[in-house]
Amino acid sequence: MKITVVGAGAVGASCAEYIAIKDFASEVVLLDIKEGYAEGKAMDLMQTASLNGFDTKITGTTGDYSKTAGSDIAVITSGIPRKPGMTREELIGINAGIVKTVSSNLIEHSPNAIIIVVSNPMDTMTYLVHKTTNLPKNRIIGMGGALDSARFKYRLAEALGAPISDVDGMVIGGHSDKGMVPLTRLATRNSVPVSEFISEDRLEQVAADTKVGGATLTKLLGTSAWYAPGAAVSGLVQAIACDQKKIFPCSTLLEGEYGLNDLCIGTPVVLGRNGIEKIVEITLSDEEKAKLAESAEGVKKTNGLLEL
Ligand SMILES: NC(=O)C1=CN([C@@H]2O[C@H](COP(=O)(O)OP(=O)(O)OC[C@H]3O[C@@H](n4cnc5c(N)ncnc54)[C@H](O)[C@@H]3O)[C@@H](O)[C@H]2O)C=CC1
Ligand SMILES: O=C([O-])CC(=O)C(=O)O
Repeated sequence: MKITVVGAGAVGASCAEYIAIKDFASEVVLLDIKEGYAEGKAMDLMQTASLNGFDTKITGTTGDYSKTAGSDIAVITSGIPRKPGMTREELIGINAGIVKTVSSNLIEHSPNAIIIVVSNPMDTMTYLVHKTTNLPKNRIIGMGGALDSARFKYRLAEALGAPISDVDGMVIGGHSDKGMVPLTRLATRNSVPVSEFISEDRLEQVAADTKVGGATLTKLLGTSAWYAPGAAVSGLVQAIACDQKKIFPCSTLLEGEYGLNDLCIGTPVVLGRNGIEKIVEITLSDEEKAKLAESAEGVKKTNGLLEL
């Protein structure tokens, strides 16, 4: 299993590290445009192999896509991250051009690859890859919901005073400060609805904190987060590589599902060796449906800024 990660920055390197530590891939290629950067990150990571006990071979290249040839999965993390006070949507001007070029180069050398889009604004970048490549929709996956759900579980565990392993929950909708839809109604502690343990007001606070999870970290760090994003991408990559058939919320092209069309937005999907093997349509309450529709409007507005 060969995996390419484009962008050897904070998220790309973290993602490569988690993939290697989980030890399910034979090869990870890091590619960046900054001279020597990907080679350096790859060498540094390889020097953790004997310490962390993995056999995945990590190599780096400065812009040479021939080194990525024959990749089974390719992750796009190239592009600029936001600074405190910015929205993800403000990154579109620079990142759209980068994502378009990178996806085209990737496909030229790895025509069968499954593409995972991470660069922000992620839902719109995922849509851009759909619009500018001829790949079938199961092979273009946007990563956002897996990360947002991990943050939701962190906040739920905090509110419940429970271990995170006891908590389950999912965030659907757009990967944006306003557009995320944390499904508090369906969140559970060891299969018991969380509303049995905490008040509606506290749950609303959990949802609000989840939605600004990325902005909160950006304010603290001066740039956006990388550990949880890298771990979330590695989870998606592993589900595909190991044909796990796990459900993750991912940004996917909708064609009527949830009453939505012609956009990529986060919904639960089954991930396996063919990428998105099924879009799972769960029954939403009227309130959740309205929130998802509003989120979709926001994503469409950002999509409208693309020069297609
Ligand atoms: N979807 C999600 O949940 C998340 C998305 N992100 C997004 O991921 C992106 C990367 O974030 P970081 O890794 O923190 O940024 P970073 O600045 O640390 O790394 C980005 C890397 O991309 C490289 N790059 C730029 N143009 C390139 C090109 N044309 N080809 C190859 N490499 C190129 C840069 O040289 C840099 O090393 C940002 O757009 C950020 O907003 C970050 C976290 C979570
Ligand atoms: O907040 C950001 O800009 C980066 C990101 O998407 C996240 O960490 O959720």
